[in-house]
Amino acid sequence: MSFRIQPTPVSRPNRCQLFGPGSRPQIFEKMAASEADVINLDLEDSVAPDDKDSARRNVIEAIGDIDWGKKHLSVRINGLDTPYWYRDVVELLENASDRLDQIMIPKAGCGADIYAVDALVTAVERAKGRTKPIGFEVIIESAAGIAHVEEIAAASPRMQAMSLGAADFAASMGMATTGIGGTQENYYMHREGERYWSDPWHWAQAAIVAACRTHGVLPVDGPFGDFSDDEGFRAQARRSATLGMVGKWAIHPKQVALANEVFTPSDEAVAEAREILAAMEKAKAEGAGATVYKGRLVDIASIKQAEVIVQQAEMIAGR
Ligand SMILES: CC(=O)SCCNC(=O)CCNC(=O)[C@H](O)C(C)(C)COP(=O)(O)OP(=O)(O)OC[C@H]1O[C@@H](n2cnc3c(N)ncnc32)[C@H](O)[C@@H]1OP(=O)(O)O
Ligand SMILES: O=CC(=O)O
Ligand SMILES: [Mg+2]
Repeated sequence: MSFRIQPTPVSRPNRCQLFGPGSRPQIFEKMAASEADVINLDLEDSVAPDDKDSARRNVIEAIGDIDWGKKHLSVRINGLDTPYWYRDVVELLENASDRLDQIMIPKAGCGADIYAVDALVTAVERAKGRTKPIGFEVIIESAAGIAHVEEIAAASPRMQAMSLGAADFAASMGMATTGIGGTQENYYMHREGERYWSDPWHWAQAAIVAACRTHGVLPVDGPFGDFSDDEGFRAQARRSATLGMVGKWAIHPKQVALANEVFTPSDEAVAEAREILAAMEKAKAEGAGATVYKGRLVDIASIKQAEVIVQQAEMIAGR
C-alpha cells in the first residue's frame, strides 16, 4: 500500500445496469419499473445508423417525461470514431432535463478520449448553466482500452464507473468467438482425458478492477449475451463479484434479478462478516492483532475484508 490512501468510489448501488435501445421507446417505462439500479439508454450499437437522430430525440424526451425513481440514469453515446458522438453530447446536454445523471463513453481507448468528451461536456454545461455535473462511465472493449486502462480510470474527476464490454473486446482482440461473455468452448486445459474450462475474461477483469480501485471508480462486468442461460449468467457474475466487481449489465429484463441476487451480499455472508468484526474487536481488547475464527486465521486485514461486505450490504439497504 502506498502512503496515498486508496480513493473511495461514489457510494451508490450499481448491481445491475439495464440496457435498452434508444430506438425502442416502448420499453422505456418497463425499464423504469425494473429493479435495476442503473438504466442505460443506448444510442450506440443497439441503434441502427438510420435511427440515430430519432433515438436521440426519444431519449431526450424520456429523460424528462418518465419517472425513473431513484435509478441512476445514464445514456450510452456513440464512440469517438463515429460522426454521431459530438451531437449526442451537445444535444443531450443542451436539451435533456437535469434528471440525466451520467453518460457512458464506449470504446474508450486512451485517457485523451475521456479528456475530449470532458472538454465538450464542460463547455455545454457552462453555456447552458447546468449546475448538476454529469458523471462518466466508460466501457473497456478494445485492445487499446485494456492497454491504457489505468490512464482511462484516472482521466477525469467525472469518472464513476468502468465496464468490460466482452463483445467488442473479443472482436478487437481477434478472439475466436462470437459468444458475448461466459464460458468459451475452446478455452480449456486438458489433463488425463478431461477438459477443464478456464476463464478468458479473467485477466481483463482483474486489470479493470485494479485500475478502478486505484482511482476510486466502480468496476462493472458488462453483457452476457445468452439470456436463456441463467446459470451461465450466475457463474459469470459470481466470478466477477469474487474479483471485486460491483455489478453486471442486463441486456434482457430477466437478467436483472440474477444480477441483483449475485451482487447483494447474502444474509449469511453479512452475518459471517459481522462475526469476524466482533472476533477482531475481542482480540483487540485482549491486545492481539490476530485470532482464530471457525478454525481459521483472522487478523487486521480480515477487518477490511469484512467491512467490504458489511458496507456494501448497508449501502444497498439504505438506498
Ligand atoms: C454488446 C452490447 O453493446 S449490449 C448493450 C446494447 N444492447 C441492448 O441495449 C439490447 C437490450 N435488449 C433488447 O433490446 C431486447 O431485450 C432484446 C432484443 C434482446 C430482446 O427483446 P424481445 O425480443 O422483445 O424480448 P422478449 O420478447 O423476451 O421480451 C419480454 C418482455 O420484456 C420487454 N423487454 C425486452 N427488452 C427489454 C429491456 N431491455 N428492458 C425492459 N424491458 C424489455 C419486452 O417488451 C417484453 O415485454 P412484454 O412482456 O410486456 O411484452
Ligand atoms: O458494449 C458492449 C460490448 O460487449 O461490446
Ligand atoms: Mg460494445
